Amino acid sequence: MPEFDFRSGKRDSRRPGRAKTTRGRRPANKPAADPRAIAYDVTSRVSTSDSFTNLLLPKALASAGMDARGNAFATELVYGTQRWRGLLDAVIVSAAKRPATDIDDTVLDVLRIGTFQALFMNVPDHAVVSKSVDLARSKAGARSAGFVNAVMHRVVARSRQEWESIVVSRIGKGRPAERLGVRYSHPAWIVEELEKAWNAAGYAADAGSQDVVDDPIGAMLAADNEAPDVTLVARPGLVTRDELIAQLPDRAEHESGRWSPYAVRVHGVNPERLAYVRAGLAGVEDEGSQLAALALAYAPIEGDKDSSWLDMCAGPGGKTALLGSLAAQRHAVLNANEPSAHRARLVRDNVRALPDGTIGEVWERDGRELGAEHAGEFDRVLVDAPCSGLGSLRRRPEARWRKKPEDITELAEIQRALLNSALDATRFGGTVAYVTCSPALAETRAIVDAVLASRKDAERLDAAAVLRAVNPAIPLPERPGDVQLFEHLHGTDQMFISLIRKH
Ligand SMILES: C[S@@+](CC[C@H](N)C(=O)[O-])C[C@H]1O[C@@H](n2cnc3c(N)ncnc32)[C@H](O)[C@@H]1O
Repeated sequence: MPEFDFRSGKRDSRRPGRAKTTRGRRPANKPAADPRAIAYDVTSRVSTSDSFTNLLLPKALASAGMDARGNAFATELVYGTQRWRGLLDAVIVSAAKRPATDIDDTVLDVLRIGTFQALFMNVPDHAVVSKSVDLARSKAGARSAGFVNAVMHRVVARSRQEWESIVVSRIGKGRPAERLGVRYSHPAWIVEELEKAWNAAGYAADAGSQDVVDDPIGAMLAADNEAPDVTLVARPGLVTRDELIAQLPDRAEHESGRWSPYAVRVHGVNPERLAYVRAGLAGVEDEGSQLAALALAYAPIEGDKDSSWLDMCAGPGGKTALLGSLAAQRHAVLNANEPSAHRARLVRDNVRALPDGTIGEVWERDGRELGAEHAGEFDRVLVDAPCSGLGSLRRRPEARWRKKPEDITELAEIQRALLNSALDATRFGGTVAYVTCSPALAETRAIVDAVLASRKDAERLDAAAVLRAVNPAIPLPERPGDVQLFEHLHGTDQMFISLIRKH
């Protein structure tokens, strides 16, 4: 069976018999899978159910048995179509001259996949149109073909830049969040939340690259549309960064992390294949998460005792493992807590390589109860609170379309209660780190402000100064206090880090 040529959309008869699967040869009697059809199937399931792209796609690719090019094409198509759905839909509505709600769901997904190829991928126009029509016929029936043909012909007639200006100019100048939302494919309410977080974060007007300085919100939204690097952590005392780098495959591109002394950024490497990762001496961990763990480990505490640490919301245990390796170097014991049994198992697995005695207990409790039960016991406590996850949209391409404004307020009560419980569990002079993977003010600063206003035994520390001491090159706010990391400034997930001392 000839191999599939995704650029022309035809079987390539010049290369017979080269259709290898990633796990071996495709059976001779099985036709080559069409990456567009795979992309459609995954996109449509993600659109119509709660499924996640990163779980569905690998399974779909494994059963399709395409070659590496087919897999790469389908992957780019699926992730790109999810990320850029907002802009794609605006273009489709304009080209179809009817609202998206008047277009059948199946046809809309076919048009999204076609429009992404037309505007973002190097696929010839004729292939985009004809393959979209074929896909429409096979998924939505012959009657949809004429409509898809007409819409796709209009879409390919203009460049992405032309379409961007057309669809943005249709939104009034008085609605800037909506205009940015269409241009960068984000819901307008998320644009507003991110903008408020940036304005409150306290960075100097000249922080970052020229792109960031000229247009911080545009740069921030654009960063959400980029696939993140894979970042590894070489857990201190277990393996060095050089040893980890030496284990990377010969041609693997890599660089030392920008901010954390334990980070290595890698490209084209499957971390699960690295022996140090399999053995738990290293792990996959974004640099923002590494900095959150380091902020707690290096926060000032009063008094000599520094032997008892707690990770209150630990699952799946990435920060637990880094904190644990730092605790081991100081002969401190780290207890962890995670109420979900499955995630608690992941915590135990993540810390398996730490020296005996480093991890005290892994409790499966509601963290809100630990403050009363372990009052004044711990020197350092991490609250990596459950949150909306608005700070890691780049990792889950469908997430921005599923989230709702109430997601950033509905956890406020539990976030406040967890922080209060953590402070109760901390000894006088000890320090709590309140961390979220969201920059939304309602679940970051507002939580810390509310808790500090409600008790007399806690004060905000200068988290920026602590991180400056970890690495003076980290861009940090000009004013003392909490640190909000940003993808477009730091290349990390958008972690919020506040340090609070009990006194
Ligand atoms: C942001 S995640 C923590 C990520 C983790 N620290 C890491 O780095 O791998 C938040 C965790 O809080 C847990 N959680 C939810 N409600 C909780 C509660 N009442 N008490 C303690 N943990 C809770 C969730 O199950 C989830 O695993």
